Amino acid sequence: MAPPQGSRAPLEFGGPLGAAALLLLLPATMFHLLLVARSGPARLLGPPPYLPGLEALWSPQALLLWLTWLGLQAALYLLPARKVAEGQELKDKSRLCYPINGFQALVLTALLVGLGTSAGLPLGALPEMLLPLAFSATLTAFIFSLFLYMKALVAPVSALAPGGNSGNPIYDFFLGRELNPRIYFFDFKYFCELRPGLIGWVIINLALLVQEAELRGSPSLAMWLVNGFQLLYVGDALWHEEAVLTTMDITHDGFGFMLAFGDLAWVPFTYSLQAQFLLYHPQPLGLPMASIICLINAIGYYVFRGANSQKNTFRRNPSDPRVAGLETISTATGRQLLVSGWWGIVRHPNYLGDLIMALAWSLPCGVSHLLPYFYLLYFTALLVHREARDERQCLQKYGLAWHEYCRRVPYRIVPYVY
Ligand SMILES: NC(=O)C1=CN([C@@H]2O[C@H](COP(=O)(O)OP(=O)(O)OC[C@H]3O[C@@H](n4cnc5c(N)ncnc54)[C@H](OP(=O)(O)O)[C@@H]3O)[C@@H](O)[C@H]2O)C=CC1
Ligand SMILES: CC(C)CCC[C@@H](C)[C@H]1CC=C2C3=C(CC[C@@]21C)[C@@]1(C)CC[C@H](O)C[C@@H]1CC3
Repeated sequence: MAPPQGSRAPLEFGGPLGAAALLLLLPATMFHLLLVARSGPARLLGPPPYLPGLEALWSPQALLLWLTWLGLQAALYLLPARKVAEGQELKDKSRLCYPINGFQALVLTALLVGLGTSAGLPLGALPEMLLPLAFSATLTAFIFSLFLYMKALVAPVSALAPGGNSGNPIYDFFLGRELNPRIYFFDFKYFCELRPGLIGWVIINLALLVQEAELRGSPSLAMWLVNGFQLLYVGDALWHEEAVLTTMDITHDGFGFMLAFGDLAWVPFTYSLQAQFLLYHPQPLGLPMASIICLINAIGYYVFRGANSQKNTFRRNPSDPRVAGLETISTATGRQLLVSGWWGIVRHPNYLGDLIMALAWSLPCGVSHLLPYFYLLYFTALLVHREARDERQCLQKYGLAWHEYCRRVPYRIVPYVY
């Protein structure tokens, strides 16, 4: 098949070989983490404690529960929204519309889960099902990505993403061919990025907290902190849902296995690793240390939210009094770049805040194991890679003005370090 466009787009993720390796490595890593979290030694770098047979992975009940979950989130997506936002301008100069009702979906899910548990739904039994649920999510991600790949075969050329159309089926399956695959108003990528995985993550955390309470009489302070911090993060993402419309995942990347698996399986089952670890490896945590950890999370959140809000406000309305006094650089595109405020400290202050929060999520798990720090390590690698991709795109968009910005703000994520 001749690549219809983007044949000159540089191959990412190590090209077809890298994509093939990641297709196997990502699910393998997720299952390794799930198995290790519940094993006694919880050694991140050792072999898995055992290799689960198909009977431990495959469960029709888990598949049914998973599909019901996806159905519920899809139904909540279709409910009337408080606002319908327009996305970025597309190649054909049109803009797509997106419902802004993610926070509403979170609240309604919480209400339904609350009602369900008071009616006898055994939420504390969920942790026992994590392995087959993760298997069902992985299976769904593979099948769904295949559907997306086929759907792109009949999509108009203008609907294809800049990357992901190399002509190599494995690479294109991994990266994703179509930019915004939808059926009528239902946008698959936007739906998956924020709903089933992110909300699923906090429900899994909550189930782990409930099971800890059932096992030990009450949830530990460490479990409360991890649940609270991550709920704040997910609530914040859904409250500021509109901001996701300007991320490279929505504006640049195709929707393929990487994002489908990332959104549906990787986020709920590996981002909940700290809570999983705590259930099987209780950690003592005193009030003084808990206060320090809360402070670290608060600082991280302050930087993350401050930086994201400053850029979003500036992009929406540069004359807004909150950002009008900031120094800027003009670019040939007519857009401006901030060079003071948060974006004058480093070129990705929001990543810095996100990383500080990631540290705060691991610290309640103590320092005896590396496993709870997996998220911090993976996330550092993800953000360093993402930052490099974003720089390439910004250099392409802004040319000389971007060089000037880099000269004025030399550090990428951590001041005086990187
Ligand atoms: N938990 C997780 O797994 C993940 C979390 N995240 C988080 O999601 C959030 C969004 O991240 P992401 O989409 O990567 O990128 P950003 O929100 O950092 O957006 C990057 C874009 O911002 C604009 N920009 C860059 N510099 C400036 C400047 N000086 N002034 C004005 N605009 C500028 C450019 O776009 P333009 O000029 O076109 O507006 C650039 O492409 C972050 O907080 C990140 O930490 C991201 C990935 C994974
Ligand atoms: C499976 C791979 C290793 C990579 C998968 C990457 C995805 C998990 C992430 C790509 C961009 C993401 C964003 C978020 C969650 C993780 C994924 C989907 C947020 C929604 C997290 C909350 C923030 O406030 C906004 C983020 C946007 C990008």
